[in-house]
Formats: sequence, C-alpha cells, structure tokens
Amino acid sequence: MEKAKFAIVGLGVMGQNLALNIANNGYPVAVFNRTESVTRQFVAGLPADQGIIGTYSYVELADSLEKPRRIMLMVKAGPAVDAVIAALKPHLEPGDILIDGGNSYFEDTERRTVELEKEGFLFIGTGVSGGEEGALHGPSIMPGGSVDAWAALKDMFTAAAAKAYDGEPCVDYIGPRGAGHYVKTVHNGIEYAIMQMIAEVYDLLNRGLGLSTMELSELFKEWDAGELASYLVEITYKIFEKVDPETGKPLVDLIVDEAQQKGTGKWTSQNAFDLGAPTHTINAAVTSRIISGMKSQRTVAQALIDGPSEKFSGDREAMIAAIKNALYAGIILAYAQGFGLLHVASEEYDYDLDMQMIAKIWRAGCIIRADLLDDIMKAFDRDPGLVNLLLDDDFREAVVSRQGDLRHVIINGIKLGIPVYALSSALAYFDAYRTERLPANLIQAQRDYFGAHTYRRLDKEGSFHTDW
Ligand SMILES: NC(=O)C1=CN([C@@H]2O[C@H](COP(=O)(O)OP(=O)(O)OC[C@H]3O[C@@H](n4cnc5c(N)ncnc54)[C@H](OP(=O)(O)O)[C@@H]3O)[C@@H](O)[C@H]2O)C=CC1
Ligand SMILES: O=C(CO)[C@H](O)[C@H](O)COP(=O)(O)O
Repeated sequence: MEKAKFAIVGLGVMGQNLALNIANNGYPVAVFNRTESVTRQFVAGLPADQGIIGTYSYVELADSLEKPRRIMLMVKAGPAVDAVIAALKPHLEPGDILIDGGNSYFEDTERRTVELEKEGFLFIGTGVSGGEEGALHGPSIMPGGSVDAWAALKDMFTAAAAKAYDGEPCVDYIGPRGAGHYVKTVHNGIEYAIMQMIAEVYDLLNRGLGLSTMELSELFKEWDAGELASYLVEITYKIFEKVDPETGKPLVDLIVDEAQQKGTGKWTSQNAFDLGAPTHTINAAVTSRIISGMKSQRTVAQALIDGPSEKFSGDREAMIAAIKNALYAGIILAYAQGFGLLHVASEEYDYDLDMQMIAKIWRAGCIIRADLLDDIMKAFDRDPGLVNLLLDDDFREAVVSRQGDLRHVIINGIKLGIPVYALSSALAYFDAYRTERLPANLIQAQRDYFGAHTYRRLDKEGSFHTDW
C-alpha cells in the first residue's frame, strides 16, 4: 500500500479539518486519535479515494508513513503533548519530524525542542490559526523550530495555508525553537483585545444607544465593508443576524455572558509583564473575561449597587460614527501593542522575528485577519526596524485623527456606567506612549522614601538617595 506522506495525531475540531485540507492538496494523510471510535467514525464518513488512512496504534501509524516521518500533533496543549510524544518516540527513528500544531506554551516548545533534538528528532512548534473553517480551507500557519524540518514541510504547508488577496501564502518560517508558538500566543493576545473592544462597542450600542440586535447586524455588516473589514467584524454581524429556531429570538441574546479562556491571552499578558512590554488592551481583555466569569457576584451586586441614572441623550448617528472611529483606533492600538511585544521578545529570545512577514501571514486564514494587516505589512516594509506602529506616519495619523472620537466614546461609556476598559486602556496606552514626562518621577520618590531604592535625576548623572 502507498505510504502516507503526513500524519495527524488528534482528530478534534482542528485535526480532522487539517487532515482533510492536506489530503485535498494531494498528500495522503495517516490519522490517529486516542479515542479509537473517533478515528473510525471520521474515516467511515470519507470517500474511499479521500487519501486519509485511519490507524489504530502508534506502531501502525509509524509503519504507514514514508520516511523521514512527518507527524503533526493536534491535541490539547499541555501534558497531552508530552504524553503523545512519549508514546510515539519508541516507534520513530532519528531524522523523523514531529510537529506540534496546538496552542502550546512557548516555553514548553523550547523544552521539547531541546529534548527531541538530543534524541535526533526534528521538531517544529507551529501556531495554526483559523479555527475549524480555516483548518479546512486554509489557516495561517506560524512554524518555528528546526530549519531542516521546515524545508521538508514547506511545500505541504504552503499548499494547505490560506492565500492572501495577492496570492501569497499565509505561512513562513517564523524563527528558532519556540518562536512559532510565541507568535501564535501574541496573535491570540491581539485577538482577545479586539474581541473585547468589539464587545464593549456592542454594549455601548445596545445598552447605551438602544440598537436592536438586527440593527447591530446591519451596522457591523456596513462596517465590515469599510476600513474595519476583518474576520472578527464579519463574524460579529453574522452572529447578530442568527435567530434561535426554538425561541425566534436572536441567539446571541440567549447566550450566558461568561467568557471562557484557554490560556493564550493570559500567557501573552504574563509574558509581557516578564519582558516589561506594555500590553494595556490585552491585559484589559483578559481581566474583562475574568470579571465576566463572576456572574453570581455580579447578579448580587447589580441589585445592591446603583450606577449613574443618566441615559444617552445626544445625537445617535453622530455617536455611532464616533464609535466606529474609536473601534478602528483601538484596533490599531491593539496591533501596536502586539507588535511592540514581538519586538521586545525577538531580542530577548533571539527569535530574529520579521515583523513584515508576520503581518503578511496574518493577512488571511487567521482569526485576526483584517484589511488593516496589509497596511501594517506596508509599514514594516517602509521601515523594517519600526519599534512601534505609532511611529509610522500613516498609523500615527490614523490614530491621532480619531483620538477625539475615542475620547468622546469613552467619556460617554463612563457617563452611562457601561464598562469600556479595553477601549480606555487603548487610549491610556496611546496617551502614555506619546507623553515624554510621565508621573513616574513621583513613584521613584516614593520608592526611595519608603525603601531607599534610589532615583536618578534629570540634571545630573548618578544614583541618588534622600533622607526624606
Ligand atoms: N479550536 C480552535 O479554534 C483552535 C484550536 N487550536 C489548538 O489546537 C489543538 C487542538 O484543538 P481542537 O481540535 O479544538 O481540540 P478538541 O478539543 O476538538 O480535540 C482535542 C484532541 O486532543 C486529544 N487529546 C486530548 N488529551 C489527550 C491525551 N492526553 N492524549 C492524546 N490525545 C489527547 C483528543 O483526543 P480524544 O478524542 O481521545 O479526547 C482530541 O483529539 C489545541 O491545542 C487547541 O488549543 C489552535 C487553533 C484554533
Ligand atoms: O487559537 C484559537 C484561535 O486563534 C483558539 O480558538 C483558542 O481556543 C482561542 O482562545 P480562547 O479559547 O482562550 O478564547
């Protein structure tokens, strides 16, 4: 029997769709899943000439593959990845390639790279973004790790990846060791920030201005046809238009307001703290998901605590226009924070990240794909060393010209008692970044006062302590 050219372990949402995608591109794929019935069911539903071979043990999987073997894990991140690697290894040979396509923590990928390379295996830790549909029709793929392994995967991944409007594939080699998973983590951090700002805008429009769910759908559809064109805005209008067949009500209105999280957004913030990179809006988005989970406390608190009684009384159309501009500015600021973090991490971890290439491969296939990414790519083309998007003339102007609307929208959210934490964090980031003298001089004085931590002076070199 013809040997398979690729294997996927883990037939969840992503694994099944990636297997189909790769097979549809002419590469026979062997598949394996811990729960055997899942494999049987998956394979049974496929035409005989689909090019997908079900296997039911790791020995069978290894035997079904041409050498060097190329095996991709699409399993739950964490201990499951180590468990699968440990179970697979006895059936592999030096030179075989293991690929972890899950949302693994980048430091786990760093560790696995060292461990596997010591034993002669090649390892790739890759971000894969696009969800179920992207995995099937073309995700954005962010591989990091062994350069030799990348050479052996390049054609296949290029065929399977999304293509941007100019035909360019949304995959490229990101960098050594954990670089691919690092970049995917920051991708998700930006995803959290944009989702939270869209949610806040929804709250302002719905609770604040009284737009119905159908009106919201029309508005977001209109926005998606302009500068806000992006996957997240597109799915938002599609979510708003979905009616629950049982009740006839908009489905979104029936969904419990508790956002869950698997960890990548939190890891982005945690790592940004470790590296000393400001990611205000990502942090705000993580915190906002956390407070959303405190539903029972919020229910008690609502009955006890009054907010402002003020209702929106201004020009509704003007406010909607301002909200659109505020969201666009906020999204630019979220990308600025994400790319700013990548810049710091690239130096810290010697990843040598190419920001233009990262923007390029995020233009299609992934969850944060947006027309804006084409402009971001061009900004890094103009200046490959750009440390912050706000230092690019076009992006600076885009935010500066909308800052009035961002401020106006936040003020209105505050007046109405509607939380706009992510939007206001984006503005705080912008205001802090553009301010030469922040009040941190006082913090230094306080630290020196209580802890003799010393401070530096503007007017002379050195380190000083005062007996306050
Ligand atoms: N869903 C999405 O939109 C995206 C997900 N990802 C990442 O891709 C990976 C897979 O996600 P997804 O397909 O959604 O996950 P699912 O929850 O749909 O599937 C999880 C898979 O992991 C397997 N698994 C879990 N624990 C173990 C274990 N200890 N040993 C062996 N196999 C195990 C499951 O096998 P079994 O059937 O036996 O339980 C199943 O095949 C995750 O890391 C996820 O974070 C990345 C991008 C997008
Ligand atoms: O990687 C993804 C999208 O890019 C996954 O859908 C991930 O699960 C999203 O993160 P979370 O579950 O924390 O919202």
